Amino acid sequence: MNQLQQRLTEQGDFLHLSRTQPELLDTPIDLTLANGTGVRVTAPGIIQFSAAKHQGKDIVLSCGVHGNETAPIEICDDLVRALLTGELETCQRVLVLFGNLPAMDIGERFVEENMNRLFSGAHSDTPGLVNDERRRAKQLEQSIADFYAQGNEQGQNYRCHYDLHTAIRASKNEKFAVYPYRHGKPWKTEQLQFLLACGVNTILLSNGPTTTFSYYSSNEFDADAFTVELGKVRPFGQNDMTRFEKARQTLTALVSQAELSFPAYNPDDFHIYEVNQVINRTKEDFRLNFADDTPNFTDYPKGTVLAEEPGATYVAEQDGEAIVFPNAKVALGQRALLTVVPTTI
Ligand SMILES: O=C(O)CCC(=O)N[C@@H](CCC(=O)O)C(=O)O
Ligand SMILES: [Zn+2]
Repeated sequence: MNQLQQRLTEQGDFLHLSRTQPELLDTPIDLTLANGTGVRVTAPGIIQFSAAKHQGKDIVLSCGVHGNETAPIEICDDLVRALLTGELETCQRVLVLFGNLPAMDIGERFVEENMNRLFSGAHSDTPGLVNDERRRAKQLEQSIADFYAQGNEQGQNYRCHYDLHTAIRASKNEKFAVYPYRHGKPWKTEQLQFLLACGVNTILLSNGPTTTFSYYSSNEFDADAFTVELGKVRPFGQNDMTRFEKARQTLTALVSQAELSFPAYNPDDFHIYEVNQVINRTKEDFRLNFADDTPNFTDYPKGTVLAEEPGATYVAEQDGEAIVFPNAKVALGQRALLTVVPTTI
């Protein structure tokens, strides 16, 4: 083992190294831990673990696709440290992705462009690979494609991808997940049970394809994939990590146990919503018609004006239609607001 490999396995500070000395990780690293786990670093922020005795799951965990969403970054950092130092042993193949390292350094959602609108090839749409976020989105896509392809060589493995985020604003339902559009395939209740074990009891069913990271893995690799929102954006070190203990424990169990078992699905345990409207900002002068501190999942009576821009007024189409992810400052053409309505599956 060289000095760098020794440092990684003794201190486990992969994220710190990725952020402070990324050049050290530009050359791929392959090593085997004392417990037999294979470790492969292919780039800063991209690390893979392969159990000596693999139990058939190819698991992708991503965080920091938005640089200021720190709680999931801290969870993944701790998980990677535990795996590298041998404190925790995986029995699966696990790929951990720390998405936007430069945005973490400036404590912002992104540097030039929202990376979570750049997947499924959108990174290369006009004007092409012109900034770091576009190039990184392409690299992250490729790392998942390679990871799943390598898994395939060892037999058809089960695939999942949990892309961990936090929401910009407070939420009536603190933890929730976006279930990417499945093109008519059934929503999986056993996946909802996994999310419930993570402390996530609110699910948004998407109504169409998107350029998000979770949709990419779901659509291209048939992975069980979700965008998981674990609370609210806060600076590093300012998260109350006790609020994420269930997520931490369940993700740890996912990588370290051959099988997880959960109680049977009970609809009463969940708030399930389907997307009713995707409202894009098309004009500079786009305005939300509610206060900046209105929490996600606040609902309105039919006819309430939710947002306006020259030439368009967006209203609640149904009683009880609720707002999610409102953001009047998104780039033109991007989603400024989702509206959702309760549903069942
Ligand atoms: O709170 C917000 O406004 C944004 C939080 C966030 O980053 N959410 C994801 C959701 C992705 C999805 O719809 O699957 C995003 O906006 O990228
Ligand atoms: Zn996010």
